[in-house]
Amino acid sequence: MTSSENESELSGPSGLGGPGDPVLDPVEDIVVIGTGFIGLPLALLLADHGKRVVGVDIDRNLVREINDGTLNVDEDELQDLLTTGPVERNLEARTEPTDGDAFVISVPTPLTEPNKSPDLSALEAALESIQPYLEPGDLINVESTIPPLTCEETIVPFLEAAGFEPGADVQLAHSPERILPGNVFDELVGNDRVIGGIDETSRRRAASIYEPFLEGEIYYTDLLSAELCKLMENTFRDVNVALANEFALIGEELDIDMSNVIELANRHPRVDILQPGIGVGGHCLPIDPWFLNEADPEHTNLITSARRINDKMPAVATQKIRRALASHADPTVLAFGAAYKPSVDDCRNSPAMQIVADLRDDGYRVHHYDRYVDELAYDDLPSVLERESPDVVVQLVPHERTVAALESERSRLADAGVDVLQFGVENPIEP
Ligand SMILES: NC(=O)c1ccc[n+]([C@@H]2O[C@H](COP(=O)([O-])OP(=O)(O)OC[C@H]3O[C@@H](n4cnc5c(N)ncnc54)[C@H](O)[C@@H]3O)[C@@H](O)[C@H]2O)c1
Ligand SMILES: CC(=O)N[C@@H]1[C@@H](OP(=O)(O)OP(=O)(O)OC[C@H]2O[C@@H](n3ccc(=O)[nH]c3=O)[C@H](O)[C@@H]2O)O[C@H](CO)[C@@H](O)[C@@H]1O
Repeated sequence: MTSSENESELSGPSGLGGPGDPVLDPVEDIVVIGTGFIGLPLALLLADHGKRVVGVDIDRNLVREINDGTLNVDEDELQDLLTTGPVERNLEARTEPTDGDAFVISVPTPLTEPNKSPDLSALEAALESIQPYLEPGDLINVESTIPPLTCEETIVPFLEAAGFEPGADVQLAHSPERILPGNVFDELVGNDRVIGGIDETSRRRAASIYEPFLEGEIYYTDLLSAELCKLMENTFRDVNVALANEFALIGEELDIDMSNVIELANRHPRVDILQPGIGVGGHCLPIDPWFLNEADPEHTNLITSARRINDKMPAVATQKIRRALASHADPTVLAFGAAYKPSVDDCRNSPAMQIVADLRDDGYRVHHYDRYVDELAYDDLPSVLERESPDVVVQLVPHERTVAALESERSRLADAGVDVLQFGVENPIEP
């Protein structure tokens, strides 16, 4: 936004209406629909700050875990929050919605495969589920990442069909979540927040959800700009990773290790090349750029090329591993790393998982471990080496402790004739 008219909107909220103003009363009873990776941290923070929160999820086990205070989460701060007095008093988890001042929607918005179209079925189901509880004066605030025009073309018509006039009697906002997996708590509190609204009241009331804990600034805009903003952030990241990966592929052709060259290029004051790796995984980057492609197939050539480059990187890594395995007869492979990046337990769209699956499809015997992933966890790396006696060790995800443990075994492995191949991108926020 560069116009002075828009710049005036780029400021923190200037306060809510007075106590007698029913429209601008801050929200106190908040219903969070979808208490997964995104919804739960918000629900916990709000409850900790004295809001009455109902977390709704169709996953009964998750609902039970939240109510029992026995969650299995990777973020220490959030685990700690779950059992604080205010959270125990103010947060209740349920499988069905209930009445509230505000409904925050944080359900999945994946792609349908193989055509890469947005799948809004969970969003639509969430809207259906809150309809019986919606009353004039309530706010719907969508945190899920959504394709451009979803508010205008899906949510507004839904509300109208339910007998509401969005903006006039039910408020509608979109405040996309931007937290970085692995650093959820700090980013939820510290990141700036973009709030798009159908009108000023919707924006201000949505802001009142975050104000109790937010240390970042709030920037107000319209619904479409908020939708696009989130998609452009992740597309920017994805395209930049693809550029780094393409540089790495050029390096292979020219037989030179590009990491040193990238480091040198980054000495330029206006160059900041990211790290090449085994591909781009996770719940967001492999998905969100396709939402832009769906909205405008004609003008997303760079974006879709980048996606395809990143998608082929696991196969490139697999090919390198195959070459190393070719010098061993009937090799045993020990692979460390399954998560989509260091410091997290999330294996969604994980390049490491794809590599292991492809090697197993080839017929290789692959033992797979990841210290963060429950079903693949191990106690200590030397005992795993002892137990599996591999011919080749492949580090697919550089979790800091895995890298350190492998380093201290390096000379012993070399003496035993074990090849060690290391892949993956370090995480700058690794604790
Ligand atoms: N994971 C991330 O890093 C991240 C970051 C920013 C934004 N987002 C976006 O946030 C949204 C949620 O992602 P997530 O990672 O929290 O997903 P998630 O799968 O971890 O959590 C979503 C939860 O919603 C529940 N759910 C599904 N349908 C429901 C319904 N109709 N009613 C109630 N609950 C329902 C699921 O059971 C699940 O527990 C997505 O749009 C995603 O793109 C994710
Ligand atoms: C714009 C932005 O920052 N958005 C973040 C992003 O979070 P993320 O965890 O998905 O992002 P990354 O850490 O970038 O990892 C993604 C994959 O890219 C690989 N990678 C990374 C850097 C690199 O130099 N080379 C690489 O190869 C890495 O290994 C991994 O597989 O989306 C969330 C959801 O919307 C956002 O909320 C969150 O703000």
